[in-house]
Amino acid sequence: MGRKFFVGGNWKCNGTIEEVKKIVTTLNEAEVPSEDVVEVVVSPPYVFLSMVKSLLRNDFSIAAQNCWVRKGGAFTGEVSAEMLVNLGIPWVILGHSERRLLLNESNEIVGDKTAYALSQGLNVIACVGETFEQRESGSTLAVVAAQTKAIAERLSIWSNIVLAYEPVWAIGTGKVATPSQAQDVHSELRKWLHDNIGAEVAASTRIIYGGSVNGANCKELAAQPDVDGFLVGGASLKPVKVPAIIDYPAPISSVK
Ligand SMILES: O=C(CO)COP(=O)(O)O
Repeated sequence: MGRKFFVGGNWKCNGTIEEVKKIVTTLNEAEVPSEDVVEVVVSPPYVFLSMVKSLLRNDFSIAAQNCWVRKGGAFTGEVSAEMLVNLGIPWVILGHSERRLLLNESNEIVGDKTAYALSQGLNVIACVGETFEQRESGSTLAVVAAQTKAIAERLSIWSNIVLAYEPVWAIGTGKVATPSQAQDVHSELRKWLHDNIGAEVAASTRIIYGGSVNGANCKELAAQPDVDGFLVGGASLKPVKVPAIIDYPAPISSVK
C-alpha cells in the first residue's frame, strides 16, 4: 500500500475567534492539489474545533491536540476520545513533546492514550522525538525507539496511525533538521517497524516530520524517501504560506 503525503497544521495554544476565521478563510480559498494527492489536517485548540468544523472546506480534515487516556468521567478539565468522535473530529495528535516535557506525559501514558483513541475510532498522529541533549549524547535512536515501542506494544492495527518525528531542538527554534538528519531517523523508524511489527506496516505507515518546517525548506525534506509529510507548527498560523507546503507533492509523486 502506498503512502499518501500528509500535511498537518498544529496551531497549538494560539488564536482568537477572529484569527481562526481568517486562517480558515485563507485555507478555504487556497488552490491545492486534490485530496487524492495529499491529506491535509488542521489542529485547532479544543475551543475552536466546532467552529473550524463548520467553516473549513470538506476536503481538509481536523485533529484535536490531545485527549484523555481512557473513557471520560470525573476528570476535570479533560476532553475524552468519545467526545471528539461525537463532535465528528476524526484525528487527534498525541504525545507531542510539549505535552511530554511540560506536562510530564510518559511513554506509557502516550501509548495508553494512543491505544484508547484508536479503540474509539479516532485516527492518531503520534509524536516522537529527542531533545538536544539526547541527540548530543548519541541516544536519538534509542529515545525514538523507546517512544515508538511504548505505542506499538499497545496496538494491533496500524492503519489509523501516522508517526510524527519531531526533534525537540527543531520545534519553534528555526533550526530545522537537515534533510539527511530527518531521513536518517525516518529510515531507522521504518526499520524498527519492519523488524518489530512487520514489513507491511513498515511499508504503509506514514512517518511525517515536524520542527521549523516552512515553505522554503519543505521541498528538500519532502524529497527524502522516508519523509511522508509534515506536522507544521508556526508556519501553519500563516496560512498564506501553507499552500506552498501542501502543494509540494504535486509536481513529483503523491504516493511513496
Ligand atoms: O511542534 C511542531 C508541530 O507539532 C512544530 O512546530 P514549529 O513548526 O513551530 O517548529
